[in-house]
Amino acid sequence: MYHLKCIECGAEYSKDEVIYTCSKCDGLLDVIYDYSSIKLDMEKLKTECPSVWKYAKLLPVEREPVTIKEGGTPLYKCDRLAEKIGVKELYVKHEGMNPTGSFKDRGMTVGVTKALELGMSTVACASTGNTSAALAIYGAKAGIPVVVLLPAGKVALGKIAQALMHGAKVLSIRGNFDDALALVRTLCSQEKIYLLNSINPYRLEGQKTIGFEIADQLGFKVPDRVVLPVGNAGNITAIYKGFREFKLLGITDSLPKMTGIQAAGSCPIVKAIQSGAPEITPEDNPETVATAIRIGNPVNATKALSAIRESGGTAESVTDEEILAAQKDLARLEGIGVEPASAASVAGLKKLVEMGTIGRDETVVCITTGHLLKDPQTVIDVCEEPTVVDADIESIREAIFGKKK
Ligand SMILES: Cc1ncc(COP(=O)(O)O)c(C=O)c1O
Repeated sequence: MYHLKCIECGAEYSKDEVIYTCSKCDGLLDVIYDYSSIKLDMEKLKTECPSVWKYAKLLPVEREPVTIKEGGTPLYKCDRLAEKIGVKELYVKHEGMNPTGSFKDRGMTVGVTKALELGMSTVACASTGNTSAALAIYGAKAGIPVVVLLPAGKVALGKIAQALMHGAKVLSIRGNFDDALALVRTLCSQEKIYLLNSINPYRLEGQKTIGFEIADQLGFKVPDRVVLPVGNAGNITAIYKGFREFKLLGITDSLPKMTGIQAAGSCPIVKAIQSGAPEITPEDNPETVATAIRIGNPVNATKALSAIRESGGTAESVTDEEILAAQKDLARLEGIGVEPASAASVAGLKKLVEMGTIGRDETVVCITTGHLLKDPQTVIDVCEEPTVVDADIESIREAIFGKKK
């Protein structure tokens, strides 16, 4: 059994209500379970392969899920990258290996299933790209219309291609992501359309399975630290909840230090953590090459600040240059292809190790949130163009070895 509860004033709401924030104080909502009634099959937990629906007993859904087999993403042990950065043990949880190429699938398999359970027949979101791609695909699978609002000119090509091909109604807004989110919230409050941004607490329930999977893949051990990119601040909140629930249920015995990384041009959470401010100050003109995290007013900031502070973690910003260098390191040292936002986690880890904030003896998991192919334009901008050669062996030799035989 479960219900919704406001994290600010404690007001409670039934699971059957279509509600996104507290109707009394506008606070964020959390899904609260009666853990004493949850009986996990430990044998199954220890033997079955990870996937979102492996952990169904800890998810707020009663009907058959709308699924295209999300989760179960690889956790790579990255020794070459660890050596370069100077940490003892480094893993990368590559969420780019989900069906649409980002972690958003975990939230959307739960969110779209919930939409059907609540009798909603149209779904919508604002997006920096990946959320729209995931919603388009799960909406298609469920057979319901999808509306997505994107900041015009600031969404990577692969993500738009996915939203379009899977049949979403795609609207490019003359404004940034924060403007698009405000508009879609108004739209959903006025029409019978279900809002599936991460302000919707059910989205985060799907994403908490990243925390479950990391522990599961490490033999039910918890790393010292989890480092990930932060935009709207839903994922860091969700993953922390996953770790907290496993500890509460006695499956694991510790919590990782949650460490959020933002782009220097778009880092309200970092500023709040570093100044000790109780709340963020929204930024009006966020800017970064990592368009997925180009967000100035993260809606889940309150939850994320608690997750970081409570876990003893931290937050740091990285420049676009540092992000692009980390993207290359992941690609060339470990064979892991990620989009720029994802590389922020590795760039942040490198910076925090150099600063001495993260100890060299820590076991660290970096989460790479989206696949390289999401954003081909950035690759073309930063990599050398292919060399064009005549179709003869001498020209090929010359191009490779630099001289004619
Ligand atoms: C690739 C990628 N990384 C990170 C994020 C940030 O996640 P969150 O908004 O949950 O902080 C996003 C969000 O769109 C994303 O697409």
